[in-house]
Amino acid sequence: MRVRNKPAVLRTRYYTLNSDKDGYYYSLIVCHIPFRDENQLMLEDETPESCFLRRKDELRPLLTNVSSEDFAHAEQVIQQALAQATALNVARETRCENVTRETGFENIRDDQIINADEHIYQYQDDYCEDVEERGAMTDDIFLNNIRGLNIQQKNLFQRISTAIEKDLHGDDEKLLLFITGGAGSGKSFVLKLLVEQIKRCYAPTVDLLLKPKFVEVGSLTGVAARQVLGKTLHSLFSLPIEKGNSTAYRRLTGEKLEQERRKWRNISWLVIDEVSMVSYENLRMIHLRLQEFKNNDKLFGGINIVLFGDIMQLPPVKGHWCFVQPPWNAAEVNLWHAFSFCELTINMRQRNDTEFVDLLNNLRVGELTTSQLELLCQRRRVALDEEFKDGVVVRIFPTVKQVDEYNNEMTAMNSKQNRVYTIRSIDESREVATYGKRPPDNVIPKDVNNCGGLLSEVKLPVESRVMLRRNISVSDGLVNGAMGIVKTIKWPSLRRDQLEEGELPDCILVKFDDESIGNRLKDSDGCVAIPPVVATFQGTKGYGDIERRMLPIILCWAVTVHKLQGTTLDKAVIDLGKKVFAKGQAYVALSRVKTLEGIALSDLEPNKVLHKPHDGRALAEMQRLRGLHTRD
Ligand SMILES: Nc1ncnc2c1ncn2[C@@H]1O[C@H](COP(=O)(O)OP(=O)(O)OP(=O)(O)O)[C@@H](O)[C@H]1O
Repeated sequence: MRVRNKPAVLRTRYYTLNSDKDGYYYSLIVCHIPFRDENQLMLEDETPESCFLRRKDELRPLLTNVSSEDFAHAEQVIQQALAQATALNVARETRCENVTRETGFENIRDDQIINADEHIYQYQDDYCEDVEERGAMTDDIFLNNIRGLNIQQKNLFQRISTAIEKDLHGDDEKLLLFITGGAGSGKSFVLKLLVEQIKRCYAPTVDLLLKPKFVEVGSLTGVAARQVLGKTLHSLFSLPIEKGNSTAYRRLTGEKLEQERRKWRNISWLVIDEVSMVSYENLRMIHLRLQEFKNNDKLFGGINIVLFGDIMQLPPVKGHWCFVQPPWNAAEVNLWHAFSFCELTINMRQRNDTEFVDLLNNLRVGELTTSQLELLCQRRRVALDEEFKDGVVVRIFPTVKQVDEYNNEMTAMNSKQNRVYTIRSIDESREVATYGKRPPDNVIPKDVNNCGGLLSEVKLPVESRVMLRRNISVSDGLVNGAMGIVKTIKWPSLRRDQLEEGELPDCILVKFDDESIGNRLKDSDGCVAIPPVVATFQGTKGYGDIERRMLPIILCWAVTVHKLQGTTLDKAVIDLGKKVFAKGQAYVALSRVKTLEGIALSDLEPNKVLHKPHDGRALAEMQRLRGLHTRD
């Protein structure tokens, strides 16, 4: 073998995917796969794109005498091009599939389904921090999830992928799409895959050294935002806290505006989850903010908007439904009417319990039958012991007051046997001038969701029921939302007790409800050690960054229905008594649980499920949208 000693320059033109797709992939192959004979790089009947994917394991930076940063950069360019090619390819694959199957998921075994959450949760779940920084899904998980989509989800995935491709090719037409479906139809599941698809497809279009962002994900409440690793809409768009019917809109100015414009420069997609809770007023403010960020007067600043949600679920707490334009805005363009519509109708959460699916579908539209009411009454008669005993399973209440009362009651009951420890977070300034100091109380945000999801104080006896607020180990099931019981509190220096009130323990040992959780980290008693974690968040009044160290838990003997919108549970004791106050609340509460057997009702007021449990305007709007859709 002759080794070439003289360096040679490999010449290839600069192509982009849009300018010349074949040239683009061919130049990547030539630059990153060693060859003796260029004619043998590709097989006779293959395209440069399929050759690029076929030989993906051979691709590497063919650079010598370069810095390690340049080498790493070249490696990343290859990985991004590969991720993009895989994404575009899988979208084409779903397009070509036989779409005549009825439901589309009957051939898939449960053990073949890899939950989209699983991968995403591998990354430290620093709420409101930069999700883009957390890397991408592995190809295996991404492809398996897409292949596991049911037929409706696949069609939707394909529809958006087509819009992505068009957008990449500079098409002016933007996608404004409202995706709906009953609780458990897999909206959030698809959302995560779409976000991944967007990131993959756009990543090679801008130099990665600029750390560009292409998509933002938002939701109204912190918990819903957490479910999809997004941010709250209030933080994303600096929305004012709604008071009364005020629609006053304050434009951003100066450095803040410049900062936002830089942030949004490459963003061409906004995805909003649980849109039923977003008011029309908020939607309008988002539209105006985006015009400011993008510095134009196009609808939503001329970017693609995908809304996910079910208007038969919970309405906005303040303001009008997202589909009701307030009279004082009537002269403006109706933003809601600009959206096209897509509906998912296959229930993926309760798919193994058809009787329950029917009950939920009827409850959703206020058509519960007598036999379905009888099924609920049976769940009311279930004894609240054993698997449904106090403390063993989470209680769901309609109001915050009921939740607080129940949590306090349980802590008080628990305190008869176990000492109640007050545990406080350690907060330190991360600003240069005050570094390491404890920030004044009045600059610490009141809402825990603006503090990285970490509480400032918790009263914790052992045997408390808690919920994890961070992902510790995804593959082991230790994810945000996992619930269990605190069995031991471990204090620093192997001390048996807390040294002074407020002291933060080394860790707590938690026994999780789901026995499969924490298998790899469990001790001999089946408990998993949960140590304090760190979150950095912004102080109020312009204080700057604050770092908080705290146990990543909240007490969760009970939670409100509103907190749970968007989540999935195995078991729950639900209160559907007189305090049910919102339309859709009974439906949202019941639909969190996978099976009817997993539900016990601590109270049931038949009127709340029989007499208009849904909002008539929401139903009328669904019918209008379906009508438009069939006419399309
Ligand atoms: N194609 C799929 N394959 C496997 N599991 C799926 C699929 N689609 C959805 N799921 C699972 O079904 C459950 C419900 O899905 P998801 O939470 O996305 O529904 P949703 O429509 O967002 O519900 P909600 O309106 O209540 O928020 C989740 O556990 C999710 O992981």
